[in-house]
Amino acid sequence: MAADKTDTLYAVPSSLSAKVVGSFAYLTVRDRLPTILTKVIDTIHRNKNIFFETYGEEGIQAEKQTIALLAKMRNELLTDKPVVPLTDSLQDTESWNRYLQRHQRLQGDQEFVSWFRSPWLYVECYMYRRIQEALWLNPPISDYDVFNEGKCQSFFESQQAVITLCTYLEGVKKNMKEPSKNHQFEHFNKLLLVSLWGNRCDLSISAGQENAQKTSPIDSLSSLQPFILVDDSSMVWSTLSSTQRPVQVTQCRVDIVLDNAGFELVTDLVLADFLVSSGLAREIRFHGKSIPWFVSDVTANDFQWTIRQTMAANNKWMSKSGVQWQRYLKEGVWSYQDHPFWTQPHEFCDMAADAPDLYTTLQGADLVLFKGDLNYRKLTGDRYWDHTVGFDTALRGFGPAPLCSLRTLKANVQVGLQPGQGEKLTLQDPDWMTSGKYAVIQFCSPKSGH
Ligand SMILES: O=P(O)(O)OC[C@@]1(O)O[C@H](CO)[C@@H](O)[C@@H]1O
Ligand SMILES: [Mn+2]
Repeated sequence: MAADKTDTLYAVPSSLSAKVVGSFAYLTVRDRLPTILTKVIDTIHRNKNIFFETYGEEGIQAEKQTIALLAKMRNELLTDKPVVPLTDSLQDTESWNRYLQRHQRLQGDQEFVSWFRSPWLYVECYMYRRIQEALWLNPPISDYDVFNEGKCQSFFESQQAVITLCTYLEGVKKNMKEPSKNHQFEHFNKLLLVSLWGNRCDLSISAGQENAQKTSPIDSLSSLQPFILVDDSSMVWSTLSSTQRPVQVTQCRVDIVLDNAGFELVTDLVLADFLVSSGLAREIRFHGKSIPWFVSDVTANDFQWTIRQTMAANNKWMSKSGVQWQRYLKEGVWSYQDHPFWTQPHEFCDMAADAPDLYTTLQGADLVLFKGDLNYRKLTGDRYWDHTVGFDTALRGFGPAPLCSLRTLKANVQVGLQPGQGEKLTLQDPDWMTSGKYAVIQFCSPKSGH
């Protein structure tokens, strides 16, 4: 049962899964995941010569065995074989295998845990962890990032948009001397929206197809406003500005749980720079992924590479921004961490029990921004909630700090809508939950429950 702020009890609905033929989960497991896996195999095969040049015969052996493991997994997926325990010796292997046992208990011994019968959230996360296992079991290519090419391309294809954004940020910072409140809110709101819509640049929904930002991220904001289904930006602003004191004693710490590399990461870095230079925040903590994840999610390597690329840009405002970001990292105003929990399959309501250290870390934030769709699915447990169930209810007790999801909708789970809003959208635009056209800025504070 889950309770909302008025203590109404709700039965917790079942998890989205591919057992519903024709559902988005079904189409993802049947079509998109095999496509992504095939692209991973192709990428490894295409780099065979590099592995040979770098590692000699060992590299060739590793390439062949890795592909064999991935092809085996693809066959398991296509023929709905049982999900099997992990066999590598990574730090989270035990946790993954305990989670498999948990699902086996839930499903009872009549049914094995499988790709099409078990929760979509679990099997999709499991696929990415099995890709890591295949590489990990085959040194010397264990630390090869099979998604690196796509992430770099996404950054390079978005250059004009990045320059526009860094130029805008420079202009805002130049007038920061006399920060009038409504000017500050206006800039904050624009950069929050840019970070929100930056989430459309995600290579998992496009199954690896190039998905860069081609239009101006600032000019397109007003035309996108009607597609925001929940807009709690004013609550985010009051959470930030209520903790604001004169710049030198700002106490506010903002944690950003990152999503995609490439253009979306730049939008998050620009927002973070504004939060610090405007005096709204004293410290920013970025949370990324410890392994390559969902095709385009940010790893430590992507984070550092993006800042280095920005520093080295031949555009003045871009390189100035990159130098500032590197300085923030050096001074400790910004920091980056990648707890293994973010690349496990758990719903976030499990975090306090399964990753108490991470939960404690997040409790030190004044605001936690969760970027993207997968984080939203984990915040709400990827379940068949009615659209009008409150966000606080769907969080089922997860609330380390005031939090806000900045998400473009790419999976059929959405809560916190007005009565009739979901039905109206379905009539107007049947795939409103999965097209990436719509978005939410959805806030919840553990104190008020909203
Ligand atoms: O978290 P992100 O990058 O916004 O989106 C991740 C995603 O592309 O992958 C899953 C579908 O395969 C969905 O959660 C969503 O469509
Ligand atoms: Mn992602």
